[in-house]
Amino acid sequence: MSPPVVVTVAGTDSGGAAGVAADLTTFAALGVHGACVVTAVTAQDTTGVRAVHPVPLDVVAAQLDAVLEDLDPVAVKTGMLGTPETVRLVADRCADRILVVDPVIVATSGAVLADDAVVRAYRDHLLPVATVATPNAEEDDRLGRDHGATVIRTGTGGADLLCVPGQPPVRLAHPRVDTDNDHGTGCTYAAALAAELAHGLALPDAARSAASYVVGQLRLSQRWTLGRGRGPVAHLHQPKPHHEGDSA
Ligand SMILES: Nc1ncnc2c1ncn2[C@@H]1O[C@H](COP(=O)(O)OP(=O)(O)OP(=O)(O)O)[C@@H](O)[C@H]1O
Ligand SMILES: Cc1ncc(CO)c(N)n1
Repeated sequence: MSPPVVVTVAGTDSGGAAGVAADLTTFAALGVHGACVVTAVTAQDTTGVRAVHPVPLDVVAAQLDAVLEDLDPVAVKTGMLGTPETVRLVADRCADRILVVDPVIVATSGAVLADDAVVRAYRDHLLPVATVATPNAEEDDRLGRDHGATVIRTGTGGADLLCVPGQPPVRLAHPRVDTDNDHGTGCTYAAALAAELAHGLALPDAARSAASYVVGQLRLSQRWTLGRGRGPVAHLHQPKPHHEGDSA
């Protein structure tokens, strides 16, 4: 049987921690076929973002149309979209699919990846058609809740908060990993959530499974010493016999 198809609409991270790299490896790990629509190229490493190059809107639209028309993805996951026009494009094209919106506004390093116009476009166009959004606390506060979407407010203290409009919030607790290697956790979490929803899990179960996946990956990379800043969360890392001599 063929795997479900999930497409990520996101930016690249040259350091290989966040964005498209995190999404595609997470999709592969969780048994869905991953397609990718690149919205921006970032010059980025573990210490920060040096430059952002948005992909022209018509090129983003051409990638998205190709994937939607040929592969018919059951779910769409958005990461860094970069411009208000790209936010609107995704809202217009993807409203009828499972739509996981990770509103990327600030990177783990503190770099600003979306301006006020992008934030407004999220509020006015994309969040109202999202299945679920996964802002961190800062992004959630920036976006407010007038958009009406179901939100999982992610936290780094070992719990996330599932907020369905009109219902009391549900605390989703999970173990906390003490680590500096957390670059890419937000992308990995939202990609895992999209994969689990694509497999047919209901939202709270998909959210628990996604958090448990991230915790497992954070444990794998807990003692890595890659880069000089906040190192990458592990993607698909399984020690192979011929790599046993690698430093831990
Ligand atoms: N140290 C940690 N231990 C356990 N879980 C963590 C830790 N840090 C983050 N998480 C979990 O990872 C998921 C993503 O949350 P996080 O707050 O890192 O997203 P984010 O701020 O959007 O990340 P990014 O800016 O890297 O995209 C959540 O489920 C959160 O609880
Ligand atoms: C490309 C990209 N997407 C998302 C994030 C969020 O951490 C990042 N740092 N870079």
